[in-house]
Amino acid sequence: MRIDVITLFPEYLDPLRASLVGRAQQDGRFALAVHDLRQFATDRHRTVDDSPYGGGAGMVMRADVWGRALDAVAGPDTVLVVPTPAGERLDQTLAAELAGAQHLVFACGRYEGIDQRVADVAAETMAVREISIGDYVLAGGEVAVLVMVEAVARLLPGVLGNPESAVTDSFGAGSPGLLEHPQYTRPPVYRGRPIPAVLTSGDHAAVARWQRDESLRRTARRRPDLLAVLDADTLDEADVAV
Ligand SMILES: COc1cccc(COC(=O)c2cn[nH]c2)c1
Repeated sequence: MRIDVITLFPEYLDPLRASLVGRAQQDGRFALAVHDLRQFATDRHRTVDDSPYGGGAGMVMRADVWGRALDAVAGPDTVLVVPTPAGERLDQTLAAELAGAQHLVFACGRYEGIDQRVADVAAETMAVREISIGDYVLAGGEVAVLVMVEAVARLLPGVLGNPESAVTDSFGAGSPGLLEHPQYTRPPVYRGRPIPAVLTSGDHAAVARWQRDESLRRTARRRPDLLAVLDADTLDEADVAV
């Protein structure tokens, strides 16, 4: 997979050179290139934005500048991802879909956004996904790109030390719609608190039942909206009153 990011602040993407994502690049799991949008501005002042038609506060990023940037970076096999509060919601399913792409180009919007004709023209030749990472407004798309690249990269073959965790995580493929149960490790007692006895009972069936019950209990308490989509027999399997 190749990932290109176009941004006014290339240094914002430096964290992608660290840790799991950085190592995945070094291991050749994917290639990452970051491009400065301003290099595609042609006037003397390197203008990338202008006032919005229809009035309103703030500035909008110019289509002609973005058009030149995408001409240079994107092609017919590209999935163009535009992080925006107005996008479809990112979830683990969408992350997995993006992880299957050959080429992702992330367009980092700033100000009030990008002239809509950029996405409309791009959609004539490539897949375009306007994606939100949550219902709040950031100053620009860069942080959302860090989130999406990490969510995608950890799903690429060979990136996770333990591929199993991509399945058992909250929202992982293995337990759609349930939050992950609480986790414990040594020391056995921490500030007077032991761990749940079942976890050292050696009774694997009891452990599995405890884990599922804790997942259901936690989901019911924190994300009742997720329970609504669980089918009846999943709930029936539980030993807890949900
Ligand atoms: C492209 O247009 C805009 C306009 C305004 C801000 C941004 C940056 O993205 C976000 O703020 C965001 C993404 N998911 N949740 C919030 C992009």
